[in-house]
Amino acid sequence: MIEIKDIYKSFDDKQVLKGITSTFKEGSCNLIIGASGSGKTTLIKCMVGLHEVDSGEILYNDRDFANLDFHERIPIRKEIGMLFQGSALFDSLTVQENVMFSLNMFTEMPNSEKLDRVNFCLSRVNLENVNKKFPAELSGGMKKRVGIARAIAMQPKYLYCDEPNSGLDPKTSIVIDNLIKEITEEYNITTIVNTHDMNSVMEIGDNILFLHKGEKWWEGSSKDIRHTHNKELNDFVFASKFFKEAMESNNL
Ligand SMILES: Nc1ncnc2c1ncn2[C@@H]1O[C@H](COP(=O)(O)OP(=O)(O)OP(=O)(O)O)[C@@H](O)[C@H]1O
Repeated sequence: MIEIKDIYKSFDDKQVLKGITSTFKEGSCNLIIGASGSGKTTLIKCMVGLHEVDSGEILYNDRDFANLDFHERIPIRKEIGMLFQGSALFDSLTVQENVMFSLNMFTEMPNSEKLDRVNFCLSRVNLENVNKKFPAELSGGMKKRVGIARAIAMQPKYLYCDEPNSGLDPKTSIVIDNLIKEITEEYNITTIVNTHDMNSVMEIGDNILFLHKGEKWWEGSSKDIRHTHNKELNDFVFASKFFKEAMESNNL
């Protein structure tokens, strides 16, 4: 479980996060949504230690990450998996080397065990016979799946996904969403997804945090979001007339 309490963050004199509090449970997909500039990326960067908060607490199973120093944070960092926007694979490494990267960096596992783990993770994301390929030889959807395999290689307790659907066609987006949801539930991971994708919001959002101008404006499930009267949230979710009509005509 991750709890964030009263998070404030400013850049120079501009306040970007204004007292964000929430709880993200194990085995659940937590989505952070909001307009461009609302503070989503800043919040996630604070949570993984790429930015320091001005004040507030970030509790990973009761360990306050925000108030630990670099060395004290290392054990928590090892429990975090990240799926980056654009997959961020190393172009000069094969798929196998990419997935093995953190195992090489952070474990003393023998090679055969690392290879078993890599093969397990690749088959979990339904990729086979791609070990020796380079990222340039893969489609966007395959790269995302390699990114997921790499993110779960260390058996993370916490998984961050930054815009996992960016650049993917709608069908492939659904495959990736479903994979994230399945893995979250299967391994009881606390997953946090930063997304603009309304289909993801409706399909995999166990808990949705809507940020508006740096504040937590609304929080609820994908069921709640369909019936909310929050104006800013409605304007954001139903910005597309077609999406709104499709939801209404299907009685969703
Ligand atoms: N390193 C930084 N230095 C100064 N200002 C920053 C920095 N990072 C973010 N900001 C500012 O913080 C605000 C929130 O940015 P952030 O990237 O968190 O928004 P976002 O909701 O993730 O947007 P998007 O959906 O476009 O990625 C913006 O006004 C941005 O200019």
